[in-house]
Amino acid sequence: MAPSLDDFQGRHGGGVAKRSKVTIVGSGNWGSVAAKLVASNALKLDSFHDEVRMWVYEETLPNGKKLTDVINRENENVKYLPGIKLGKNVVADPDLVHAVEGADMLVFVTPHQFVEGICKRLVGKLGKDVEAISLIKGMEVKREGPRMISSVISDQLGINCCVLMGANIANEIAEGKFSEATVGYRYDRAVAAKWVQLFTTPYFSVTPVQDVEGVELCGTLKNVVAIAAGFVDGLEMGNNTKAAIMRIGLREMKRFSKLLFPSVKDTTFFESCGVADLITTCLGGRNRRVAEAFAKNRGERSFDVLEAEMLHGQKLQGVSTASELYEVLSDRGWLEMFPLFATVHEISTGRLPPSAIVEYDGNSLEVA
Ligand SMILES: NC(=O)c1ccc[n+]([C@@H]2O[C@H](COP(=O)([O-])OP(=O)(O)OC[C@H]3O[C@@H](n4cnc5c(N)ncnc54)[C@H](O)[C@@H]3O)[C@@H](O)[C@H]2O)c1
Ligand SMILES: O=P(O)(O)OC[C@H](O)CO
Repeated sequence: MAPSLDDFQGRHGGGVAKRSKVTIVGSGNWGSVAAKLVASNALKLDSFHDEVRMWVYEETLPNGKKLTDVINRENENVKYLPGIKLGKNVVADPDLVHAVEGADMLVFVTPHQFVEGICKRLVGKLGKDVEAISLIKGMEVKREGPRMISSVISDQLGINCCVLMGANIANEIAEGKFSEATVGYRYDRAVAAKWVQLFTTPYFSVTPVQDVEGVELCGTLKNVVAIAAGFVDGLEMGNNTKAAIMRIGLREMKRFSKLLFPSVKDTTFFESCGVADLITTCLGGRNRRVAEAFAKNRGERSFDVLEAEMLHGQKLQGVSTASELYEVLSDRGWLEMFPLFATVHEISTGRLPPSAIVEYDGNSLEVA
């Protein structure tokens, strides 16, 4: 059943719900676009406060000015999203705890490696009944095993956390080009509907599905396939090979997701978070682009060096996710079942040449 109009308006039991205050935790390329989407709706809709705070990991720009001051003066994130106005109601704040003060809805959107540290700083600082959503594509792996980022947020902060993933190259959405996205929720349809309402615009179409893990694993694992697609492009192997890599990658994504969480639904892979994100990432994402350069250099320049040179502060998620995934596959004795995922890690770390992307221990990548 689709969320009702009452869900969208935040009206329950006849009364009009209070206006929710939204804070964006993160201000990179996607974080800034998320702030722009949310800010445009916050101004239009009665269910949200006009002001949207955005926590900025403070840095000093080459001209000696603080990034936060420049964002607030020019209404533009000149480092991570140059040329795009965010909306006058976006207020950048370098103080994490101050930025979340009084917030009812938190949008987490930082590179995944920083989430645990951010959550540690937020313990005991949030109001009760705060709702969160994670736009972060990645996972955490510890000795106890893998944990999705939405669970890190939920467990550390004791709050519910939905996810929003999809075929969402940030710069395209910033220019108002039509895209779709998927909100994954666990139990509460009304909460999912409120997130859908907050993000939906005429050029950003959001669909809720009751499958947090499936949606989040799609967003996380496609970054590893994107690295493989970049290797193929760097070696100029052509479109058929790239399509094969995407097909095999999608199959490994589905197999891994269902092994880890048997509740993951087949249908989730046909949502924007699944096959559509895989396609856009393998065509136009940063992971693909940097992996292409890596393969062109025959692996002689490391991903760290290329990331710094090519992305100017933006972060890749695919290489670290491949490493985290490899740890899980080794621990569980699953390496043979995921030749593509395993090979991406072995190439990224220099153990295999980029050309190994279409081989696995001398065998075909295909595993039935
Ligand atoms: N950019 C996209 O097109 C896009 C689209 C969809 C999802 N995502 C996902 O969104 C998440 C965030 O990516 P992004 O594109 O907004 O970021 P980004 O890669 O553009 O920027 C990196 C961010 O990390 C911050 N940072 C650097 N060091 C830090 C530290 N020690 N602690 C905290 N923050 C630090 C920087 O200030 C910057 O805001 C990722 O999981 C990514 O996969 C990105
Ligand atoms: O640029 P990438 O490779 O980080 O991918 C961006 C988004 O995840 C695409 O949906």
